[in-house]
Amino acid sequence: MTVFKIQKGNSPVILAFPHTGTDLPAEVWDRLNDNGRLLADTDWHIHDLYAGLLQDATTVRATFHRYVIDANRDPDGNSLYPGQNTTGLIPKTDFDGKSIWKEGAEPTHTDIAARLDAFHSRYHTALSAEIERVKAIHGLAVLYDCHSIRSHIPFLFEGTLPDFNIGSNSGASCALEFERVTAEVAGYAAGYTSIVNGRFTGGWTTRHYGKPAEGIHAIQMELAQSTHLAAEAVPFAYDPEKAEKLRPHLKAILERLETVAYELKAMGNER
Ligand SMILES: N=CN[C@@H](CCC(=O)O)C(=O)O
Repeated sequence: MTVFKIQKGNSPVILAFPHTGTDLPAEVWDRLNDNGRLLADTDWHIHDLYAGLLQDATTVRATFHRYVIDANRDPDGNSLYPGQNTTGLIPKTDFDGKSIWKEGAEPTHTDIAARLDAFHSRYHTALSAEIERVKAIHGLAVLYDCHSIRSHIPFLFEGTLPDFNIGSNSGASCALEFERVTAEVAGYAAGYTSIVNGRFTGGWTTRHYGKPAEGIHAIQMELAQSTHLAAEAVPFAYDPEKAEKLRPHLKAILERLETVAYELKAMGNER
């Protein structure tokens, strides 16, 4: 089974897609219950939504599903939000808190170790290599982690999620200018709502790689799926009309991030 797909580019911006994959080995699929088999927590179609938006950008996309192992969780198993409802390294439940495994077929410690080796670490080895390659070209790299989620999930958050949820680990994962331009474009996008470091401050990818002092700037974009899906329910169909309205704003965000990267590069990466 392929674990990831890479498209190499020379832009300072790298797009990562840890949750768009829908591949599951047969032995994992066999252990999922009917609810798990809906794969409801997929970041549906997100790689299509971003396709071709920034010329010469590198993309790294996990092709395995997050129910195999979650590429946006700490491999040590630490919770993303200790004390709050969230999902883990190999999730036990979906985002609604409902079990996804058949009784007695829940993943074991041995499964976790095997899937860390076969999936999680292979995806991150590839992503790290791309970050280092791009950083070698420009002296810095901007990692933009692409996500989407249903806008109503009472188990995870109250009310309705804004459309653009920008996460910078509360300002720690990138130079402020990257967060600022992202928030500015999202804030001016007519008909859309946005927030910075609201319910989604950035997952393990953003927190782990975002080291602005070392020239690695990470920012996460969590889009409400209502912005580009026909409905936030099975079959989670892509809505081309909604997507075509949204894509210019995403393109503007990526282009502004790239401009800031080139400005920082010209200044010798002084923040
Ligand atoms: N669609 C996915 N969402 C991310 C959010 C990470 C965060 O809490 O910021 C996830 O679960 O990994």
